[in-house]
This record gives sequence, structure tokens and C-alpha cells, in this order.
Amino acid sequence: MDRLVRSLESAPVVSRDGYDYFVHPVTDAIPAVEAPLLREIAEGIARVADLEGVDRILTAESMGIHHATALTLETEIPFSVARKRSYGFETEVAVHQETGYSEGELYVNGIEAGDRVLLVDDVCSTGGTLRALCGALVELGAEPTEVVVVIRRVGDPVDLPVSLTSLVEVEIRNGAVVVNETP
Ligand SMILES: O=P(O)(O)OC[C@H]1O[C@H](OP(=O)(O)OP(=O)(O)O)[C@H](O)[C@@H]1O
Ligand SMILES: Nc1nc2[nH]cnc2c(=O)[nH]1
Repeated sequence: MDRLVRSLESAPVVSRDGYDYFVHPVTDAIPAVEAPLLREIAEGIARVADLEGVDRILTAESMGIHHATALTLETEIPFSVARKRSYGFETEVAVHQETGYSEGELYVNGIEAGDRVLLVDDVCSTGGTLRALCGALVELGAEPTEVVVVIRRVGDPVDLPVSLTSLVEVEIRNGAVVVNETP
């Protein structure tokens, strides 16, 4: 995870209503997302995730999408996106998403009862987004298998019904990103 670690160490931190928010290609596409980093991440997720029997990858709009795309290209497992807009389908499940700086609804479509679903996202901080998605899967009769994120922001305890793995962990200390590579 050399590229990921090096690039995170120089990520700027801005305030979003008092929340120290780091800005990075993985989480914001700022500066640009380059192919070697994207590839390193997709290979890293495929290595740490248990892909046996997984039918679908699920991510949240918007900044999980490029990681889910790369992972699908790496594994051939199709992905779905929980969107921030409703399509109004009868089978749609809406869940409330709360992060450290925002809240809204996420709408899950295209997952079937019995599907085994790997959840993937760019970052997990409070865990509010991934907890909401796990709830949507259970409501649909699908099975969340595990959560794998690129970056885990340590600090907030997260409460998820399945295991959470990250490629790296970060902390924000004195306005700067401090990175710990996970084994
Ligand atoms: O662990 P949490 O506190 O839930 O935070 C993590 C979520 O925050 C970001 O999404 P955001 O809703 O900001 O939307 P974006 O992907 O469009 O930036 C990020 O992409 C994760 O989905
Ligand atoms: N880019 C970015 N996305 C986040 N999602 C939750 N926390 C963060 C953060 O600090 N930075």
C-alpha cells in the first residue's frame, strides 16, 4: 500500500462545520485519481476480502463508485450502487444515512433476497453509511458478508453487524493526517 500511504501523508485537512475532513484522491478525486493507485487499491481489497460465494459488491454513491468499479474489473463480481436519489421502484429500500458532517437518504435497488453481498467504500468514519447499507440488505433478505474499506478513520467506535477491514487506518492529529498501515 505504498502509494496509498505516501499520498495520504500529504492530504490536506479542511473543516466541514467543525469536522476535520481530509481531502484525497481516494475519497474526493482531488487531486486526480491515477491508475496505479486505483489498481493498488482494487488488488488490495481483492486480497483481504473473502470473495468465496459473493454474488454482488455494494457501495454508496458517490465516492465508493470508482473503487467498486475497479474491484469488479479485478474480480468479475458485479457491483450495485446505493444512490442518493429514489427511483420509486416497489422493491426499492430507503435507509437513513448519517455521517460526521451530513445526513440524507440512500436508496438501494437491484439486490435480491438471498444475495451474498460484500460492502465496499472509500472510507469508514462513524460507520453511519455502512450501518445503513447493512440494514437495507437485511431488509431485502440479502446477506451482508463483510465490509471492506480503503481507509478507516479511527476515533469513533463503529457498530456494524459484520466485520470491518481496511487497507489503512488514519487519524487526524493537529490538523494533519497520520497513517497506520493495517497488516
Ligand atoms: O463512516 P461515515 O461517517 O458514514 O462516513 C463515510 C461516508 O462519507 C462519505 O460519503 P458522503 O456521504 O460524504 O458522500 P460522497 O461519497 O458523495 O462524498 C464516504 O464516501 C462514505 O460513504
Ligand atoms: N474525504 C473524506 N471523506 C470522509 N467521509 C467521512 N470522513 C471523511 C473525511 O474525513 N474525508
